[in-house]
Amino acid sequence: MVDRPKKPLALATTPGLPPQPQVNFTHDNSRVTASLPTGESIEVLLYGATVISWKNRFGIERLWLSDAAKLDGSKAVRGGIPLVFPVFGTAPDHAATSKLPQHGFARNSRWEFLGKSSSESTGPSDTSVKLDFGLSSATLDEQAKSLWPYTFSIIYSVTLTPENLSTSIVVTNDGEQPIEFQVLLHTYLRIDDISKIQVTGLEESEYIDKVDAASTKTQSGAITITGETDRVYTPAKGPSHPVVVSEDGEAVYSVVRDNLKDVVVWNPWQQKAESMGDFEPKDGYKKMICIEAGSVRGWTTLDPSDAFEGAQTISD
Ligand SMILES: O=P(O)(O)OC[C@H]1O[C@@H](O)[C@H](O)[C@@H](O)[C@@H]1O
Repeated sequence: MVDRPKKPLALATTPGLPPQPQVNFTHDNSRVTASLPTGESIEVLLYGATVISWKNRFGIERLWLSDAAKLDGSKAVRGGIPLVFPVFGTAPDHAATSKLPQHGFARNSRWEFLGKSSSESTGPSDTSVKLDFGLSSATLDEQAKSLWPYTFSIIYSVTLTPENLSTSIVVTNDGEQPIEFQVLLHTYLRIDDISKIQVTGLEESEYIDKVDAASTKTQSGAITITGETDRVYTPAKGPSHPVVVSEDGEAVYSVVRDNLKDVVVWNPWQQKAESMGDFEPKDGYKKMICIEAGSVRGWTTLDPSDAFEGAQTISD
């Protein structure tokens, strides 16, 4: 049993004004952090708008982050929640994205911090905070722009409440030609022991097995991980039906999607972890599972002036 933090739940008060929710917040040139009066916290790098930490009220980290992850903008972050956009993997046959690097440019771009908003309904025990980040064709670096010359803007919002973490993306086509894209919230969940994990909520769902010649299969029963796993599920049940990660029979995470039709389940296992220079410790694959909500089978078409919104909410 972990002790609750011994933090006083102090409220900022100004005579005549109702108490304000107290969110601790920092913002510098490279990252934004926020913590709630109840103790939960998040940390987001401007590089990739990558959420690199989500701690619960006991200070326990919920996301897996490699010890060798580059946090200096030299490489996409190995861990946390990298954002995959506008292509999942590589797409040599899709003219519009064929020149882009694996998983697109969003995770390798520097995002702007647009601001924070906090709210509470009944008191400090339900204070939440939302951090907004922006990337657009106006702020994208020249190299990415030359590979993907569309006019677009994205707002990515990271919302922390005492109960959960939500990340949502709104992509707007500001140009005059349709945009085709894929998007994925590549969440690395921290677990204790991969051999005790079961993933439910994807029963009877069709999936593409990327480690078996991209063959199409149907999931029977709960998913267990016993080797390299790289699957793109199209869940048989709707997005609000949670995908649940249980450890030793106890539910540890529940992921609910909004307008994101696919779920990737990924664990590199031993050999692939060995081959990744930024994956440390090498047996770290036992401590993580990626449950990635997205829209990656086929392409989402966005007509001029249209916007696409997709989100996930992870409860622990
Ligand atoms: O090494 P990267 O580019 O971060 O990708 C990690 C993994 O990301 C997953 O989403 C893909 O399904 C895998 O095929 C891929 O290996």
